[in-house]
Amino acid sequence: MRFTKGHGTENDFVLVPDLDARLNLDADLTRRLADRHAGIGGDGVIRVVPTESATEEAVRSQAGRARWFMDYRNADGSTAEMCGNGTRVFASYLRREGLETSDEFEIATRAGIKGIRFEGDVVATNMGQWRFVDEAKAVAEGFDSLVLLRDRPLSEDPWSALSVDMGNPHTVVALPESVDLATLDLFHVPEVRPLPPQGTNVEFVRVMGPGHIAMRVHERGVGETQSCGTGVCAAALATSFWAGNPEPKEDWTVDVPGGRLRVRGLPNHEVELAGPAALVADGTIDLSALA
Ligand SMILES: N[C@@H](CCC[C@H](N)C(=O)O)C(=O)O
Repeated sequence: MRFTKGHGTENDFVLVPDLDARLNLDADLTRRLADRHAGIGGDGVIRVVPTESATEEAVRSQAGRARWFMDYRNADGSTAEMCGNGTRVFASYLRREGLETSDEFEIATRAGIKGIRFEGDVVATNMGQWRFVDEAKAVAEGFDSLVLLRDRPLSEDPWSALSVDMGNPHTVVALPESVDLATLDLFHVPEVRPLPPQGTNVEFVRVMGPGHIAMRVHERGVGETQSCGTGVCAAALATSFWAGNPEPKEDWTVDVPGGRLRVRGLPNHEVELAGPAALVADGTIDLSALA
């Protein structure tokens, strides 16, 4: 089986082309491909498949606008609705392979159509509409949940957090001034109260200056990653909201361990994510050796 390895700000993926929709990418195969010791290794696996061949009807219905479906799986084998960094890597693969030829096109995801625009080396994705999960609570209190890290003393207060729906779930923590972002131990899954039924990705944010934040993330189904595109958008939107701008008009710069991304508020409650994408290796996998 052919594969391509790529990353967006070091959020890394194994891409597997499945142009005739014959591959059974189940949870077990996904885990083996993503395994960093016995497989290729990645935060996730992306199957490149014609939208019209998707098994989910909600995805197939996007086929009139988007030729290709980004079938995204987390390293633990679970499916995810969306992957922001994945959209740039997926789009770069489609262009390199001649599967899309223009600078602007649309792709299908489990969270709906996403618009892609190439600006030289930068790829911008219209991530579509976002929302606070509990809008009323967000407006009234600014926060709707609590987050605890296992290594922090029980005597400490949990941190307040805000849930943002980017098509996939996010919980954004505004770190208190006294806490150093670099010292957080994100090895264990953060405890989120109440835990959303579908789980959540958790972002820890430090304000660096006007329109500029730094962030670390613990991804659902993966663990700590070097970057998370949907998480970067959620973090910028929550921080902008806390700063009194619920509909951000300015650009946000977001630093993650793997690099830097740009978030731009768009009309109609939509948001754009822009940054680099790299395809770093191509190869062939012997599936019987993986088993
Ligand atoms: N890294 C991605 C998000 C991948 C999915 C996530 N782990 C989830 O389960 O929702 C990004 O760049 O957005």
